[in-house]
This record gives sequence, structure tokens and C-alpha cells, in this order.
Amino acid sequence: MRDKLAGPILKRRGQAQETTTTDQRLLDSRGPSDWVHQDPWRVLRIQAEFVEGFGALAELGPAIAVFGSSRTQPDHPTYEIGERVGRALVEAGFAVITGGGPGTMEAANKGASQAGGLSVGLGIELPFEAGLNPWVDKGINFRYFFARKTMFVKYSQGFMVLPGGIGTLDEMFEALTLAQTRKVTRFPIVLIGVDYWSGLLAWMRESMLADGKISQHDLDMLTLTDDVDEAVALMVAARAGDAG
Ligand SMILES: C/C(=C\CNc1ncnc2c1ncn2[C@@H]1O[C@H](COP(=O)(O)O)[C@@H](O)[C@H]1O)CO
Repeated sequence: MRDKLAGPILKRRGQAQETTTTDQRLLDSRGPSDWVHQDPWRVLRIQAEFVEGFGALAELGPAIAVFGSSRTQPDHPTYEIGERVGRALVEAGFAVITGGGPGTMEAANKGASQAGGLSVGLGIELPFEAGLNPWVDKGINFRYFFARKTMFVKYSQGFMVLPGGIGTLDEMFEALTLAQTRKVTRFPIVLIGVDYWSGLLAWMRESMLADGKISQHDLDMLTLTDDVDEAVALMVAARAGDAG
């Protein structure tokens, strides 16, 4: 039985069906073009997203990611808190990275930009596209959530989480998972909004912790506060720890 090798992929028995070589298929312009929509080709687009993201963000310097609801309206009190968070982070020497969308993301970008800092938006292609908010000074638009998520973690030294919905919870729990499994170290995660987050934290304590699904140490990775200055001070302390 002959082994069929397609690059690193070995095909035997019923799997070995190719009768042409890779070179032939590359040079033959008469072939079908539906391959551009297939998964192996997608990998190149995924790879390109990582390359573009790494290239655009490599020189960013210290940065904090700010998450929160895309639905927070400018007249909501949380919007003003988002602006204060963006401004305070810049004053402490950080760039601000958000999802680049509306609501809390826009608020944090606005605060950062108006304070003269670097205001970054990592947008995501969505069916109901809203585009990057006008306060993003450096923006990247991603097709793939997982590539975008890698950029948040790789280029920020901590996460600030304002009140939000499913997207915000996804981002917060991803950060917690990475910290719990020590894929990231010295990575402060601060929840801003005591009233908003207390119910979730109580459930985590009373159900997850009580039932042995998490440890006290896991819970301790989260800091809850209403105080923007305290939240920023935690980020500064973590950065000082990193330097030491
Ligand atoms: C819903 C609307 C626009 C959505 N646009 C978004 N643009 C960029 N990033 C987004 C968007 N929506 C969600 N995200 C990410 O999730 C978090 C917010 O999700 P939530 O469910 O609103 O809490 C946020 O941090 C983003 O990273 C039109 O209003």
C-alpha cells in the first residue's frame, strides 16, 4: 500500500484520493475556485489577523483593556464613569484598549483620547455592523473573535470591567480562566460597579465556591469597587510589580 503525503498530512487507504500534485493545482488556472471558501484557506486569513494585530500593537507600551456594555447610552451615569476610567488610565501612563464599539467602549475611548492618551479600539465584524466609535485613534477590525481576544490579553496588563451583558461577561470570564490556569500572571481584574456586580459575586461565592467548583483564591482574583482611582491604583501597582 502506497502512502499519500499532502504536505504534512498523511493519507492512507480510503483517504488517499488526490491524483494531482500541489504544484499542478497551483499552476492550473482552469480549476474550480471554490477552495478559497474552504477551511484550509481560512487559516491564512486567521494567520493574517494575528500578524496584522501583532504588528499594529507591538509598540503600544503599557495598556489596560476596558470592557463594558455596548448599550450604555451617553446620558447614563455609567458612560461618565467609563470616560473617567479612560482619562484616569491615561493620566497613570496607560494606553486604553476597548472593543472599539459604542456604549462603555466609546466612553472609555473618549476619556482616553480627550486626555491626550493612546485610545485603541479592537473592533469585531458583526452582522449589525456599527463600526469603530469616533474616539478610537488606533483601530483594528477583526473578523475572528478568538484572534481579537488574544490581542486584548497579549497587549494589556490588566482588565477593567464596567457593567455589561453577555459580551462583557465572556471577556471577564476568559480573563479569569487564563489567570486561574496561570496562562497569565499578575493580571488584575477589577469590576467597577458594586451594585451591578454584587449579585454575580454573591452567586459565585454561594454556589460555585460553596459547591467546590472554584476556590477562594479564584474569587480573590476579582476586585470589586466603585472607586475609579482605586481601580487605576491597582493597575499601577501590578505594573510596578511587573517591573520589579
Ligand atoms: C450592539 C451594538 C453594537 C455591538 N458592537 C460591538 N462592537 C465591538 N465590540 C463589541 C460590540 N458588542 C459587544 N462587543 C464586545 O463585548 C463587550 C460588550 O458586550 P455586551 O454584551 O454589550 O456587554 C465589549 O467589551 C466588546 O469587547 C449596537 O449597539
